[in-house]
Amino acid sequence: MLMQLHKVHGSGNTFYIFETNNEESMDWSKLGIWLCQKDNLGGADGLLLVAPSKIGLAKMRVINADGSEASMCGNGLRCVARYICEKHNVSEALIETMKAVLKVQKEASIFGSIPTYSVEIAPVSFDITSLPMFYKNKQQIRNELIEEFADDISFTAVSVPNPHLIGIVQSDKIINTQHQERLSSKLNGDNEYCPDGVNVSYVYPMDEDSIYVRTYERGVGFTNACGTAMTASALVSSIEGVVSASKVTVYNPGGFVQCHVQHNEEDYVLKLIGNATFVAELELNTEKEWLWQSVKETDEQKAYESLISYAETKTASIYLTS
Ligand SMILES: N[C@@H](CCC[C@H](N)C(=O)O)C(=O)O
Repeated sequence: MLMQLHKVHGSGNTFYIFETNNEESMDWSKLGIWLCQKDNLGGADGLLLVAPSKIGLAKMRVINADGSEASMCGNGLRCVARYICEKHNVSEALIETMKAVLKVQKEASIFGSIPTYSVEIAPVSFDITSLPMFYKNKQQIRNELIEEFADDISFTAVSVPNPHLIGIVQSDKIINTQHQERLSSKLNGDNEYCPDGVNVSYVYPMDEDSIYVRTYERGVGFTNACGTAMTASALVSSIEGVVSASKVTVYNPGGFVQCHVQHNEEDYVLKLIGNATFVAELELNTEKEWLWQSVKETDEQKAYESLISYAETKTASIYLTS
């Protein structure tokens, strides 16, 4: 069989898109692990399956690099939004995900002529059992020091609906990646707090309408960007008064996105806006062992690189310790 795939990225968070009419036709976990290996065309963060839906224009399923399945992926949904909108020649659509049917929309470009899409991020819950997470019989963890995790970082646990632990980092403009890696490895291994693992983000406040976010993704590891994490970080930053604007620019190691955040008591309206870049079209021959039959790069990545250099200039004063 010859499979047609697209290699895409949202903010440097890289995926393969594959459309199927038969969700039972293959072991997607095995395919996801194979596609995401670093020595296979540079690897990727996940596989996005596009399948028919009875309640939306399409369904998106998210397979992480380790083969586990995630309930949602913000950067991935922007890429699937573009794929579906271009296929059906529409500028907005509803796409079914594991836990919600979400609105997606073509938007004016965030930078130059880069194709840009917005996606709704929902549902939001601060009830820690929704992650699931367990800590001292608490129902919520909101901007709290947790002595078992760190002595100088305040954490919030939130599901959107995939699970996130968001830490606001204040000290000396440093995001300590070693500390983040140690904590993330602990919470994504056999542990008493997050039995299904968790996406861990450290947030550095930049100014009244921008933050920098570095994410260690469940099932992946450190990633250039995680869309749901950036949106959850913008929400937490807004609730905690770290930013005052409702339109937050979120910088990350792969570029930047915009997150629109509205909250009123327990009512949250979140929108993630950013690039949906198609890097290559590929054919995979699965007849015997899996072999790439053809790989055709587009020229979209060149345009994206100008956005990265803009983002790098903006974040030059933030440094990461390894
Ligand atoms: N990269 C994603 C999130 C992917 C899923 C995540 N690793 C999980 O297991 O929850 C995004 O852009 O939101």
